[in-house]
Amino acid sequence: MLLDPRPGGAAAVRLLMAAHVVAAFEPITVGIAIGAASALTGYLSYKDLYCRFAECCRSERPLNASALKQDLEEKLFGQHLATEVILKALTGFKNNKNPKKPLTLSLHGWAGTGKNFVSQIVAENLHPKGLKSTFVHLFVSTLHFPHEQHIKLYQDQLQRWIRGNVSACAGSVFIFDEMDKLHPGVIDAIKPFLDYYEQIDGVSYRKAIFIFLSNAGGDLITKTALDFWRAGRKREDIQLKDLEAVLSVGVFNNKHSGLWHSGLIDRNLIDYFVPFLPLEYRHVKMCVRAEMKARGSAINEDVVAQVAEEMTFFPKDEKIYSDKGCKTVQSRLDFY
Ligand SMILES: Nc1ncnc2c1ncn2[C@@H]1O[C@H](COP(=O)(O)OP(=O)(O)OP(=O)(O)O)[C@@H](O)[C@H]1O
Repeated sequence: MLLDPRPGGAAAVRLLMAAHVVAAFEPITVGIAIGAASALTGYLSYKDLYCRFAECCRSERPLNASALKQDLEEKLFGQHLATEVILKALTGFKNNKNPKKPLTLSLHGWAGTGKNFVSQIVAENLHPKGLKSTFVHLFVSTLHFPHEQHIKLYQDQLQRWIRGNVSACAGSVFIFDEMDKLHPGVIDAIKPFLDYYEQIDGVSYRKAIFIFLSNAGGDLITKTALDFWRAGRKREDIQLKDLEAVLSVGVFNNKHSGLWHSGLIDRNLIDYFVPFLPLEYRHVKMCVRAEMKARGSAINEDVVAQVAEEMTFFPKDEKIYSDKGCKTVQSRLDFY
C-alpha cells in the first residue's frame, strides 16, 4: 500500500498498484466461491456477495454520520474544534453527490494530541478496514520522501500513485503524516489533483480525500489556548475563527511546514485547517482510562493518576499542557 521511494521505485509502485487492483477485483477462487454461493442463495447480487469476501471500493456508500459523531465524541478527548470541523467537513462532502473538488483537510497541533488517531477514525468510517484498507494510503515524510536530492522522483511517484489508485477507487483516502518534515515543493506535485477540474486524463479526483498531518502551527494553537486560559476563559469557548486564519497564514510562512509558500494554500485548495489543542492533565487521565479499558483492565484511579503525573507539563510556571499529549501513555501503563 505504501509508496516505495527508492530510485527506480516508480516501477515498484506500478507493480504494487497492479497487485492491488488484481487483489481487489480478480481473485479467481473467491469468484468461484461467490458464484456458487450466489447460485445457492439466489437473492443476493454477485457484487453484494463478492464484497462480503473481498474488499470493495464503495465510493457512493453514504457516510454513517451518527457513527462518526459517536466515535469522535467518545474516543477523542479535549478536541472540540477538531470534532466539530471533521464531522461537518466529512458529512457535507459525502452527502454531496457531485463535489467540485476532492476534500482536503490539514490537521495541525502539538505531538500526541490525536491527529493520527483521528485519521484512523476517519479512515475506518470511510472504509471498514481503516488504515489496512487497500483504498487508504498513508505516507510518512521521513520514511517515503527522505532525500532532498530526489524531490523530482518523489513528485513523479506521488502523481502516478495517486492517479493509479484513484482510477481504481474514486473514494481513495490519502494521508500525509509529518508534513512539517516534507521537503518544500514535494506536495505541490499533487496540486492539479486537488483543484476544481472535472477530470484529468480521464480520471476524476473529486471523490478522493486528502488529509495532511503536521506539528506546524502547534505553537500558534498553544498560544491561543494559553491566552484563553490566562484570561480565565473556558477552553471550549475557543472557536475555529480564533485559529483558522492564523493557522493558514502561519503555515504558509513557515519554512518547515511542508506547505511553505505552497500553491495549495495560495489557490485555496485546502478546505479546512483543523486545530488540535494541547492536552491538559485531565485529558491525559482520560487517555489512561481509555487504554485500561481497551486492555480489558478494571479502571484503577490510583494508577490513572500515577501515569498522568509521570508526564511532563508546560509552560514552566503554570504546567498546564502535556508536552507529549497522550503519546507514551500506553507504554507507561505497561509498567503497572
Ligand atoms: N485527543 C486524544 N484523545 C484520545 N486519545 C488520544 C488523543 N491524543 C492522542 N491520543 C492517544 O495517543 C496516541 C498517540 O496520538 P497520535 O498518534 O494521534 O498523536 P499525533 O497528534 O498524531 O502526534 P504526532 O504529531 O507526534 O504524530 C493515540 O493513538 C491515542 O491512543
